[in-house]
Amino acid sequence: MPSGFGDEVDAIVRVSGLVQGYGRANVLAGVDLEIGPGVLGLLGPNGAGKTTLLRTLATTTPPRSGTVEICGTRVASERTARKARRGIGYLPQEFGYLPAFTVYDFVRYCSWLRGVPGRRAHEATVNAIAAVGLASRQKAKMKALSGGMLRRAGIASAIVGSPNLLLLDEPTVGLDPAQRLEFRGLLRSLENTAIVLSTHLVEDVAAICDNVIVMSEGRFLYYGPPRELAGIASADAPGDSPLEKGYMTVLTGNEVPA
Ligand SMILES: Nc1ncnc2c1ncn2[C@@H]1O[C@H](COP(=O)(O)OP(=O)(O)OP(=O)(O)O)[C@@H](O)[C@H]1O
Repeated sequence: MPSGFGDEVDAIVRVSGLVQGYGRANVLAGVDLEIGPGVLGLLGPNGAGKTTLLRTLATTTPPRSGTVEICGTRVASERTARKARRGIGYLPQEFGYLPAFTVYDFVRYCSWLRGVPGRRAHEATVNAIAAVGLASRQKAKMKALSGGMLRRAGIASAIVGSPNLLLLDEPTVGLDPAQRLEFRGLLRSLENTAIVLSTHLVEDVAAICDNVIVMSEGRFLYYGPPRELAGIASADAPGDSPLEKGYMTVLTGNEVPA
């Protein structure tokens, strides 16, 4: 079972035999995974199942079979899902908001949804907004934000209240290069948090992920540190960096036998 941390650290997520899908099709066919503190990247082509895995960990979609345990809570019913959600920050690829809400209202509302106690909500909201560099825009209406600012407000809504598990679906889309660097710094500063990050940007994985999973067609083709993925790159694989070459090597099934 993929596990990127020592036995002495409790897993924040434990997934066993997870089957998930839509309609008649299964997307994930028996996934096992343990996730501890640190940043785990999900790489894979369109349709690989990254969002489906994140949605399931976010408890928005119950598993078809198998078990999902978050912070010691086995998610098996709406009641247990609600309990687990208190420890989960989730930024979907496209997130909903009321255009007339200010940034502050939006993040505070998300803190309420996640059950952050009322006495902590104001401070948690202000801290989350400051962490994404939007302090000067907290009174701005959501509808008045640029695409990158909107994404940062979304990140603030996911980190408010310091969740144990942070699920981010392509969080750097729309961020300019300086904002992406700041975002990386923000993730590095979140200690004792399990962060799962879906992305198409191999350089984000190289810069911030402790471990990476390469997914294709709902299966894990690789799990381990990015530097080891770079290390198994075949010389003739396409790509501009060792990690890109390692990714393409795994994806096309051309690993050099150990
Ligand atoms: N709501 C849905 N209803 C039906 N099929 C879906 C739904 N969401 C995803 N799928 C299908 O499930 C499979 C996995 O999709 P998923 O969005 O998890 O992939 P992904 O790796 O996140 O892709 P991308 O990189 O394009 O975001 C795809 O075949 C997709 O068409």
